[in-house]
Amino acid sequence: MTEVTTPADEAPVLEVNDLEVRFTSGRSTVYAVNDVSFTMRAGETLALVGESGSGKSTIAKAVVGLVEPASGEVLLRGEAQAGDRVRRDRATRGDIQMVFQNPVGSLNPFMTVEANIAEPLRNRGVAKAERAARVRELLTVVGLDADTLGPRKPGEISGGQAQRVSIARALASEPAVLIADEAVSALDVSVQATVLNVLRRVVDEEQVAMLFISHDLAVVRNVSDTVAVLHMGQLCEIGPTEDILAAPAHHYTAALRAAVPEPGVPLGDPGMTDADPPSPRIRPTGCSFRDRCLAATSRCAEVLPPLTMVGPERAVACHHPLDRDAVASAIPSVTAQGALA
Ligand SMILES: Nc1ncnc2c1ncn2[C@@H]1O[C@H](COP(=O)(O)OP(=O)(O)OP(=O)(O)O)[C@@H](O)[C@H]1O
Repeated sequence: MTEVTTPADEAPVLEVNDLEVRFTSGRSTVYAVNDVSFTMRAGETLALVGESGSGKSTIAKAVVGLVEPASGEVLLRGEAQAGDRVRRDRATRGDIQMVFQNPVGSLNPFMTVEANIAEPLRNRGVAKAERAARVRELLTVVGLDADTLGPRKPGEISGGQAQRVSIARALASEPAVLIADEAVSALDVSVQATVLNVLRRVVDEEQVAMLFISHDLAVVRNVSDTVAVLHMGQLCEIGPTEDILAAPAHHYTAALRAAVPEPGVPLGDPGMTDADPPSPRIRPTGCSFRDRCLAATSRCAEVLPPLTMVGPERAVACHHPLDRDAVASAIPSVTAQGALA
């Protein structure tokens, strides 16, 4: 399949190649992730976007080793992460860290903020004096005051502060890859912006590769370099965030894009039928979006559209991709250069 890589020259930190994940119980199988590939480099953020059930969290779980792929591979710094799960978990425990939707729930409520952040340092054998200094440093990285917040318990700080503590705790392991799974979805919009800023800074300063999972294309705009759009476990479209938001090539991306609020611009036509997505229990044939797509033809039901390059860094899996110029001119907030207003 077509390999889309980001422009930097360095070797990828994480490669996901032809990943397939299924959940089987009895005679029923859920086809959760179908032939998904992407590459991530240090200091870059890739956003996985799609509705509930599109397979985003399952990809994250396959990357950290919590689910075993049916086929395909996950490479961390070029090394396969397959095989013995226990061994793999141990090898990647520090290298890949996750930040979840519910920050308070992912911290130990009985330990202070400082102790929560210090725990992974202690597990890595960092000496006590050094630990204290590093905890202060990490709190500063996420923009929190060590003196006032360090001694508090997670229940005594706000949701946004707790999420920043979770990020600091994740960074304590010096991960190569940070997975943020709906990490700002539960926060107020004003707090979301602060946490997104922290994440952006962390990616840049600590040079981690961030896999940012969100159902919301509007959130992704502010944080990711690359967007990968998923529909029912299939990769619809992947490429630079700005280009994709300015002119989606896949009809599903265009539908998600139409729902992104723009100041002073009414929401666009949803651009898709109101048919339900297909059952994830049926082995996919053709394009998974076809029943919801206004441009679908019989070919879309018969032949799975291959992921095909449509620009130097862009690929789309669609037999009838949108004309990029036409889409750009149809979105009023997009300037002639394709930059978002
Ligand atoms: N442990 C499991 N057993 C059976 N099916 C599962 C399991 N985990 C996920 N699924 C199914 O796999 C598909 C993908 O789910 P996944 O949670 O990865 O989607 P998602 O895009 O992350 O959705 P959400 O935003 O709701 O978390 C769904 O059909 C889901 O019901």
